[in-house]
Amino acid sequence: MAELVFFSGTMDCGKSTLALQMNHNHSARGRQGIIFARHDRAGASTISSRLGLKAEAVEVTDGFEFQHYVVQLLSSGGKVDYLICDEANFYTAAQVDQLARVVDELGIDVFTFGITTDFRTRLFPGSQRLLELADRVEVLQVQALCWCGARATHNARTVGGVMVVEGPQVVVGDVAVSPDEVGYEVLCRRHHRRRLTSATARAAALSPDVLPFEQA
Ligand SMILES: Nc1ncnc2c1ncn2[C@@H]1O[C@H](COP(=O)(O)OP(=O)(O)O)[C@@H](O)[C@H]1O
Ligand SMILES: Cc1cn([C@H]2C[C@H](O)[C@@H](COP(=O)(O)O)O2)c(=O)[nH]c1=O
Repeated sequence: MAELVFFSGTMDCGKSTLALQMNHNHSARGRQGIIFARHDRAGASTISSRLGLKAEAVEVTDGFEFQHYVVQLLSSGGKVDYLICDEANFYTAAQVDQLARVVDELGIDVFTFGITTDFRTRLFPGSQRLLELADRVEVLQVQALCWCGARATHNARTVGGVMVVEGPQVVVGDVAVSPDEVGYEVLCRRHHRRRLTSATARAAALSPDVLPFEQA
């Protein structure tokens, strides 16, 4: 039976790598798939992983209709066994509904990949709908780590290494950027709540405030 699966995790936990690996394994067995992406860091119509893998993808825009796209392909004689949908957090709720219909009405497997929450710990609309509709939600096995060594569960947005909590939900970016750029850092919940990034933790450790008092 076809399935709608949501592979979820923080940024930088290997989602796009897994998406490309799954595409490779399925196509190696003669299955026909289509890759979709939205706002990939490497540019439009691309899926890219930090391990260097990259592939062409169909860019999902706001008005894009999955069911319509797949039905058109099938009616012109194409074969579609599965869809790989990366950066699915950026899809609209309506597009996730369309993906569920592709599974149920067309019997096509849909594998989606994305982060669940934004820099303010709020669900992205696409991720919320996937959590509501998916047959399975899979948390990736490779754990991204907070600077303290604990499992990273949340995504922080940083400016100059300092965590920010204001701004638009969508700002395409990466982890490990230069200090003057807007970037992201994955943190454990404890440090996300305290807004303690690796840079601010390092600065606090070096600050004279935290040195012991000299006894009189
Ligand atoms: N130089 C490297 N050597 C080994 N693994 C790496 C290297 N750079 C990145 N990775 C792996 O790639 C993962 C990020 O993969 P990616 O698919 O780009 O993540 P996501 O799509 O979840 O943001 C990292 O968690 C790490 O495991
Ligand atoms: C937390 C958060 C992230 N983003 C952006 C930043 C990246 O471009 C993508 C996530 O990509 P990845 O392959 O999972 O690393 O999402 C955003 O726009 N808003 C946010 O709050």
